[in-house]
Amino acid sequence: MDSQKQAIKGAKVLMVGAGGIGCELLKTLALSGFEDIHIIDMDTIEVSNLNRQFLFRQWHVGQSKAKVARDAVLKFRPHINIMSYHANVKDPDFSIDFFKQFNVVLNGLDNLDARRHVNRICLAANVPLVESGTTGFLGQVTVHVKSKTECYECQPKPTPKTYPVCTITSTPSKFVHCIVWAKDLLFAKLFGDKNQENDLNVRSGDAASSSEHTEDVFERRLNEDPEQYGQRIYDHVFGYNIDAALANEETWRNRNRPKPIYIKDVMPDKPQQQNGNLDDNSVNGNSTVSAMPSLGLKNPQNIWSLLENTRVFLESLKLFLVKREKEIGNLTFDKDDQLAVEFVTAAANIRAASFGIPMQSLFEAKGIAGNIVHAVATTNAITAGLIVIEAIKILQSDATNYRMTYIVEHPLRKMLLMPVEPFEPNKSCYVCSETPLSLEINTNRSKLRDFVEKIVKNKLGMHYPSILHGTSIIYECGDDIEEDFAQNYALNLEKFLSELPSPVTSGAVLTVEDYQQELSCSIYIKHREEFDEEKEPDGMLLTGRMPVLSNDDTWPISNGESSSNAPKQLPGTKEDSDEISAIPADTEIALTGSKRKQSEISDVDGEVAISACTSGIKGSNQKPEEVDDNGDDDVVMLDENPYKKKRLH
Ligand SMILES: Nc1ncnc2c1ncn2[C@@H]1O[C@H](COP(=O)(O)OP(=O)(O)OP(=O)(O)O)[C@@H](O)[C@H]1O
Ligand SMILES: [Zn+2]
Repeated sequence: MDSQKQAIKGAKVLMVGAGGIGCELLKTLALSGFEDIHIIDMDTIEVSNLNRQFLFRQWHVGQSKAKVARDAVLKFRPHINIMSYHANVKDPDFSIDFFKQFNVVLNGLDNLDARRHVNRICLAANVPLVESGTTGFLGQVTVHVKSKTECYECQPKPTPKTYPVCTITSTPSKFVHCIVWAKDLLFAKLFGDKNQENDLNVRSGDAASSSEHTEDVFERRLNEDPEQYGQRIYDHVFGYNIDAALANEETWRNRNRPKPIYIKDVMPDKPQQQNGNLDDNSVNGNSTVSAMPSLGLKNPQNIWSLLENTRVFLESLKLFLVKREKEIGNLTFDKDDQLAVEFVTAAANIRAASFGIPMQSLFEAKGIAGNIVHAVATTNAITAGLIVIEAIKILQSDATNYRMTYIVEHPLRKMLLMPVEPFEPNKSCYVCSETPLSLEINTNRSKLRDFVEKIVKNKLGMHYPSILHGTSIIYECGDDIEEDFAQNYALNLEKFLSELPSPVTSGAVLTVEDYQQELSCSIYIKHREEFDEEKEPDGMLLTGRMPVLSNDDTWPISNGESSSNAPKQLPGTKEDSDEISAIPADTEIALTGSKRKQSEISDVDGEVAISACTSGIKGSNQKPEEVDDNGDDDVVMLDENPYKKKRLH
C-alpha cells in the first residue's frame, strides 16, 4: 500500500478535458493523493455545463474551464500543484517533449479528432494513455500503453449512422429524417455556404424536375421583402416540391402519399399580419435572437400546431434576414443557436406533417438535431473513478491487471461494470504499426486538394501533413514554409493527381506524414474510373485498417445536454464521436475470474451481447430510450448461464 501511495504522490499526470468527466476526474485525482496535475481544456464555461460540471458555478460562466477547475480543487487541496492551460491540446506547444514529462495522460475529451491526436502524441512520447467516454448511462475506460496494449486507433470506430439521400430528400418516414432535411439541406441552402453542394432541389422535385422552377428559387429576389421571400420558400418546399414529387406514382405505390402544404391552406388570412413583430425582439447578441417570444410561444416542451410551426418558420427566417443578415452565407447549424433551432424545428415539423409523421417539441427536435444524449453525472463520476484506478495500475506497472471497463446499462449478473482484458496492439493498425493503406481514386478527376481534405485531414486525422511521391514533396502544410514553396503547393492543390509535376497515377505510393504527431503512412494509389455517389460520396475509397471518422472533426462527445454541432453533409446525421465503442468481437471478458470470448456471448443474429451498449453506439444521436430506431434494441437478459443471453419481448 505504501508503494501505491508513493507512486501516486510522485506521479505527474496530464488531464485533457475539464468537462463532464474532467471535473469528476480532477476531484478524484486530488482526493486520491495525486499532487502534480496538469489540465488542458480549450473551452470556457457555459450555463449548460453547470448541471453536471460541479466545480463550476454560475458566476464562472465565460471563464476558462481549466483554470476554474484548478481553483475550485485547490480550495480543498491547497498544498498540491495544479497547472491549467486554457488551450487546444492540438496546439504545437503541446509537443511530444511536453508530453514526455508526464507519467500518464488521462483523457476526458468529447471528440474523436482530439482523442486521435492525443493517442498519436502519447505513442510518439511513449507515455501511457487512459482514454474515456460516456453517453448517457453508458461509459468506457480503456488503457493504451505503447507496444503492450492496442492503441486508441487499433480498433475501427463505429460507422456513423447514415441515411440514404433519397430518404431524406424524398421519402422520409421518421422524424429524424425531417430534422436532417431541415438542418442539412434547407438550413444549409438558405443560410449556409452557397458553393456547397446541396441535394435539396435535385431530389425534392425529382419527378417533375422542371429546371425553371428549381433554378435559383432559394435566392432572394431583388426588392423581395423578407415576408414574401419566406412565403415563397415555404410554398416551394412544402407545397410545390411535394406536388412535384407526387407526380411520380411509382414512388408512392407502397408508401403513404405526402400532403402538399401551402401557406394559404394554413394561414388563410394575410400571413404577414400573423407574424411576430420584429421590434419585440430585444437583441443583445445573435444567440438571443428568437422567434418564440413574439409569437407567444414559451414552453419548449410543447408541440406546436401546424399553424404555430408555420409562424415560427416565417418569423425565424425573417429574423435571420433582418437581424443576422451578415452571417447569411456562412452559417452552419449549431444546436446552441436558438434561432437556428427554432427554424429547424418548425421546418422539420411542417415536413413531418406533410408526410404524416408525428411532430415534436422544440426540446425534442433540438436533442435530435444536436445529437444530444443527455448526460448522466453519475456515469461521469464512475468513469472518473475507473480512470484513476487504471492510472494507479499504470504507475505501478501492474500490467497484468490493466482492464478496459465498460459501464453497461443492463447489468450482467447485477454487474454494472464489465472489465475486459486489453488487447495487444493490432498489427495492421496504420497508427501504431504503420501498415500501409490503399486508396482507390480517379487520378484524372480528383485534385490534390480533394485528397488532402477528404483523406489526409478528414480520414487520417492529420493536421500538418506533408505528402511525398517518391522523393518529391508534392504538398506541405505549416507556418514555416518558404514562400515560393508555399506557392507551388498551392498550385499543386488545384491540379488533378495525374497532372502533378510528379504525376500520381495507378500504382503510385504516396507517403503522408504529420511531424507534430510523428506519424507516417504509405498509401497505395489505384486508379478507378467510377464511384457510386450514394455509397462513396467522397469519390474515393480508402481501405486498410483505420478508424471510421466522421465528416466533422469537431464532432464532440455527448457528455451533456449540449453536446454537438450538426453534421455538415449528407448522407446521414452526425453521430456522437464520444463513441462508446462496441466491445470488439473477440474481446476476452474477465468476469468474476473467468474469461470468455465476446463472440461466445453473442446471440444468433450476431448482435453484441451488450445490446444497450451497442445500441448506444448505433443511435447515439438519439435519446437513450430511443437509441435504436431500427427496433432491434430489445432488452437483453442473461439466464442462469451468464454467457448465454435471451431476449425479452
Ligand atoms: N482539442 C481540445 N483541446 C482541449 N480541450 C478539448 C479539446 N476538445 C475538447 N476539449 C474539451 O473536452 C471537454 C469535454 O467535456 P464534455 O464532454 O463534458 O463537453 P462540454 O463541452 O463540457 O459539454 P457539452 O458539449 O455536453 O455541452 C470540454 O470541456 C472541451 O473543451
Ligand atoms: Zn494502433
